Amino acid sequence: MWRAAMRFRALNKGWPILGRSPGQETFNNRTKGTLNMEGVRHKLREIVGISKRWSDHVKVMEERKLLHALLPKSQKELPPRRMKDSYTEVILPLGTQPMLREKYLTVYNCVRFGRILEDLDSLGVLICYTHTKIDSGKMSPFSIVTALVDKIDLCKKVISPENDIKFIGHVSWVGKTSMEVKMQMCQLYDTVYHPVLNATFVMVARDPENKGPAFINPLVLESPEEEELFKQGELNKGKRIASTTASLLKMAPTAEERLAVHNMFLSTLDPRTISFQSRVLPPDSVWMEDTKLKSLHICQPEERNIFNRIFGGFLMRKAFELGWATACHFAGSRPFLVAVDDIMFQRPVEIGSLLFFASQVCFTEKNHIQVRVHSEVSVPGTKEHKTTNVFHFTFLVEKEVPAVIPKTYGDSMLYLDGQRHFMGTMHEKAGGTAIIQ
Ligand SMILES: CCCCCC(=O)SCCNC(=O)CCNC(=O)[C@H](O)C(C)(C)COP(=O)(O)OP(=O)(O)OC[C@H]1O[C@@H](n2cnc3c(N)ncnc32)[C@H](O)[C@@H]1OP(=O)(O)O
Repeated sequence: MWRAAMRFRALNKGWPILGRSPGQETFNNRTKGTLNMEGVRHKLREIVGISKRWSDHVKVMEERKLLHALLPKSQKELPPRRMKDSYTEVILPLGTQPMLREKYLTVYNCVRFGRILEDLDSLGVLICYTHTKIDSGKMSPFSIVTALVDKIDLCKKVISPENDIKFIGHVSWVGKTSMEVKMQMCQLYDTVYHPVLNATFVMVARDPENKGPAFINPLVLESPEEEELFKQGELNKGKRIASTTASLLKMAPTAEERLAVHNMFLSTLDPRTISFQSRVLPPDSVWMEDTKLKSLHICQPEERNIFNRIFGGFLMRKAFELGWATACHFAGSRPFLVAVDDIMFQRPVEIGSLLFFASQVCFTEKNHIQVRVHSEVSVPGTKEHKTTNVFHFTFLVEKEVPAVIPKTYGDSMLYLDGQRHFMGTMHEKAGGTAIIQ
């Protein structure tokens, strides 16, 4: 199965993969005994030993402290693992379980993408637990957290709620305490699974209390394809460092970007006055600040993840749905998601926090809309706010949309950041646009 999976990668222009090439992959010969999404969550609860009731969470965390003794002192102590050791397939049986379908349904009779984000997050974590599996026990000393959604690329317009879905994935690169996971989602049509999206996540291993880093098993490479995947993981790490260094939060925009911002500024000056203060909107445009939507969530115990914090997939679903609403409100029509990129989980969200989401359109081009969602938390009783995540979504609508114009220098930086994300996404998609709702 693994060799066929790697072969398919080549046919499919990159990872991830199906078990077999289209036409060979049939429903009946592959689903028997395969894990389903509910099974993934059950397995994660078993591996971590989650408290069934919130009132027990302190006691369970005390028990987890004992697992510190199982943590390796260095990476060398740990047995190397192969990519195929963490290879996991999971079925989401929407086609065969109509009641499950209800949870995934949108009013457009399509699959709710926010739910898929939750599923990808759970699967990514399980894959990492499989890679770091300790043979001696059921419970793992590691706390695996999502650090980054590097990219989710969509290659299908619509996800039907009436056909089974299959997720597959494995660890594709490891550092000392971090792992890159590649996943693919496919959907069953006429007995054949077709690719829907490719996703790359970075997960980090922490100690049993999620207080400090923990070493993970090295990866052993067994074929030129695996070496290529690993090399890609190294390149991705390098790109992340380069883009952090060149971030507009640290460095001035490039000369070309500065000129574009200045020209945009000049286009908003009122020609009837000799003033830098009186600003007017150029035709067919909207001030960026007028595209904002906000939401608030009180983080209740019910939404806790296995480490008693807010589940990363839940944050992504909330952010995605606000981002989608922002694009929908701005365009006045239904947006389709093209890509998700560079979601950084900067700090955990504690139960009890107030979680604020702020979303705005930060760049547009023809019928594309780039939306940025910023989330921050405050602990009730304090006024201090801390950023937890920044999310970037690219949407497509049927008709051309107005340009968005920054009014302040801060908005100009958001505009340039949005433009960089948009260009990056389009560059990678040069082979054609794929969309999903
Ligand atoms: C169903 C169960 C789901 C459970 C999953 C979740 O819901 S988790 C919930 C959502 N996620 C979270 O709450 C995580 C919040 N963020 C954090 O706690 C922290 O930012 C973090 C642990 C990810 C990173 O903290 P630090 O930067 O202090 O950690 P540290 O410097 O020790 O780095 C540890 C390793 O992570 C890598 N690393 C850190 N941030 C990274 C990033 N944005 N992108 C890629 N890699 C990153 C480093 O290179 C290093 O790898 P190497 O050591 O290999 O060089």
